[in-house]
Amino acid sequence: MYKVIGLTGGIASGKSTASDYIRSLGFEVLDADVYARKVTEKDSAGYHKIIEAFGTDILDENKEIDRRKLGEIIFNDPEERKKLNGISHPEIRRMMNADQEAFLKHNHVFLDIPLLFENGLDKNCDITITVYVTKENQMERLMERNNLTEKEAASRVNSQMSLDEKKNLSDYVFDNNNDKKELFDQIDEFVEMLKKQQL
Ligand SMILES: CC(C)(COP(=O)(O)OP(=O)(O)OC[C@H]1O[C@@H](n2cnc3c(N)ncnc32)[C@H](O)[C@@H]1O)[C@@H](O)C(=O)NCCC(=O)NCCS
Ligand SMILES: Nc1ncnc2c1ncn2[C@@H]1O[C@H](COP(=O)(O)OP(=O)(O)OP(=O)(O)O)[C@@H](O)[C@H]1O
Repeated sequence: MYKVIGLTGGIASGKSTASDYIRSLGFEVLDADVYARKVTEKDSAGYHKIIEAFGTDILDENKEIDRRKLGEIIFNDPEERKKLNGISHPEIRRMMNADQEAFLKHNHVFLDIPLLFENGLDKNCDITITVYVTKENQMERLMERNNLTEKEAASRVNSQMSLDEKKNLSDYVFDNNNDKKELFDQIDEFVEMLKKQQL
């Protein structure tokens, strides 16, 4: 039987790095952030609902949703975050489920979902994996990748369940504190077990 494998972690912990490698091995990986971006696309149903809830101040000069502005709001206020989640999460789940069903007919499917445990989506997975880094490494990589101040990075990190907690909740852990090669070796090992149906 084909398996649904939930891949999670924290912001900038290395999920995309892991996912890209898993894809290069020939597996299907569905990325929740990609679906989330569709919800904010100009003139989609989600776009109109978001403007209704947050006002036109979050738009840029081209009437696109300014992701940095919306991020500033939702990563600094749990109530505002809840409001956005209420709009986007049902849409993300609906689109992702439809694709998952299609792919599962002929292969395993990996789901790259940052908020897997926060939203109880681990219940829909046969196996869960956390891509784990220490908070220090996470902050450092996030500040560098997104060009954020320490305060901005901390508000994003603190808007999610801690990686230590996720590590405890998941079936497997990919430790991404060292170089990428070490991460890829752990993935190779996991995939070997998956292929031999030892999981
Ligand atoms: C607020 C938005 C516009 C900021 O966009 P931005 O381009 O800066 O970030 P991006 O979408 O690439 O997300 C980066 C990371 O932030 C984290 N994150 C995003 N949204 C949330 C949230 N609501 N709660 C906690 N963490 C979040 C995730 O780890 C994600 O991987 C965007 O993240 C969004 O629309 N969020 C709501 C949808 C959502 O919950 N997505 C996360 C996974 S489904
Ligand atoms: N082992 C590593 N060593 C050094 N840098 C790394 C390592 N793994 C990932 N990175 C870098 O850290 C940053 C975050 O990685 P990545 O984008 O894969 O994380 P993510 O979990 O997908 O993040 P997000 O949830 O925000 O999309 C990237 O700039 C990436 O190149």
